[in-house]
Amino acid sequence: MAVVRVPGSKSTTARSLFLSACADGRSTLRYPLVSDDTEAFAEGLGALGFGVHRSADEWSVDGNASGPPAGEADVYCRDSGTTARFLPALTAAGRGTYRFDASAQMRRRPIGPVVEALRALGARVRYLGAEGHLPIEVASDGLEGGTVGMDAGLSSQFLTALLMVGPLTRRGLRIEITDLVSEPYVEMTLALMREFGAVVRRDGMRFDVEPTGYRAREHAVEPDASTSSYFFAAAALTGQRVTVPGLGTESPQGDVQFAEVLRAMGADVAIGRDAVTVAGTGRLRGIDVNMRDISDTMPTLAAIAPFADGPVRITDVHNTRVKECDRLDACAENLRRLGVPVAEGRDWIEIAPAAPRPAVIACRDDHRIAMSFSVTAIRVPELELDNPGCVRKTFPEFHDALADLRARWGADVGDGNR
Ligand SMILES: O=C(O)C1=C[C@@H](OP(=O)(O)O)[C@@H](O)[C@H](O)C1
Ligand SMILES: C=C(OP(=O)(O)O)C(=O)O
Repeated sequence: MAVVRVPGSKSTTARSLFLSACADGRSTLRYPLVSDDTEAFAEGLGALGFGVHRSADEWSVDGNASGPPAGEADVYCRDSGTTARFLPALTAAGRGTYRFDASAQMRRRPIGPVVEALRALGARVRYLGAEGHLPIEVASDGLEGGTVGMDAGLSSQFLTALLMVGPLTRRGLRIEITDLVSEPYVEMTLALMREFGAVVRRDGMRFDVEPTGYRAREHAVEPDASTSSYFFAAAALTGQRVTVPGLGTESPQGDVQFAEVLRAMGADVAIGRDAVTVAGTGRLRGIDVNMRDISDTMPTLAAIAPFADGPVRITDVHNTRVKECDRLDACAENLRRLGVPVAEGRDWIEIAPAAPRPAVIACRDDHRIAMSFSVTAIRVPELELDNPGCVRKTFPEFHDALADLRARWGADVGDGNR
């Protein structure tokens, strides 16, 4: 049986780093994700004056309940959405002046709702470039708290940032939201906040956070479910079997549900307590699927869609247009390069069955485009990526891991579904 050891969840690593930094002592993360995004997060905390100690399988953080130890700092967020949305909120809970900047790619992505909410709570936040985007400067004397509204319809990370700062306010925080995407990530946030001692209640679109601060913890990071999607898709595509241990029914990661999408398309899927197994059956059916909750796996599905026996229609994924690239557009462009008929609208894409021809994939410096079309390449061996190295954002060893799995499956995977 092919078992793949998938590296740690980016999302729980980033949250655990944030919560550890705000806790009342030293916290330890076991098996954190080590990649460009989480290094940006850890280095950001270091720039803010927190003690971050890193060895291969364990990171620890010396928390400071009253905010960043440094009174002034410059933080470079690289390409990382979690760093760019979460850390400005953390600094608003402290006392000092902090500047945030990022790569050109991250500068293009929105942060406006976080800035507006922090301003409403009394932080002085200035745009140093374009309105609604990094770079920004945050100046604060701590946050009083109170009630604040937010639209999290473009990114749940705006809400996560604000929720996590709630326990650090003087009076507590009520957040009323008007829209929300990627909802499972918010449930993950609530679960981790509670694990670090926070008291937070959700009533539909309203969240109440008590001003408790956080307690230091030891947290074991589980494997990344979005990363696992490439191996699950590869198994479904080739008629092979793969097991990812460490993920299962108890996982706070919504992207585990990608396995259910593959089940609906005809794969044999077992989601146990401690492992997820996907076995291809030699058949992939077309599907019409709403991926609003699990949109990081939209490119994974788009990349295997041409091999289904009917159209694959993916809906309600408008927010994928403001990720590392415009992912709906990137998927459509690359599928067309492969000769696959595609239709695309504001928040949907439909892909027709086809026999893809070789082409160069334009990764647009997006790790998920690179990893997704690497799965397509199992069936289109001459397919090339223009920038294979961009996988470093979440999984620097991805190409070796996929090659290793293919070697264990044997030589016949190129034939795939019949
Ligand atoms: O909170 C998080 O850790 C994440 C939330 C999601 O973003 P959006 O809420 O912007 O969809 C997801 O795409 C991203 O990879 C990680
Ligand atoms: C959207 C993603 O990342 P970020 O955390 O930068 O938003 C992603 O990993 O697909």
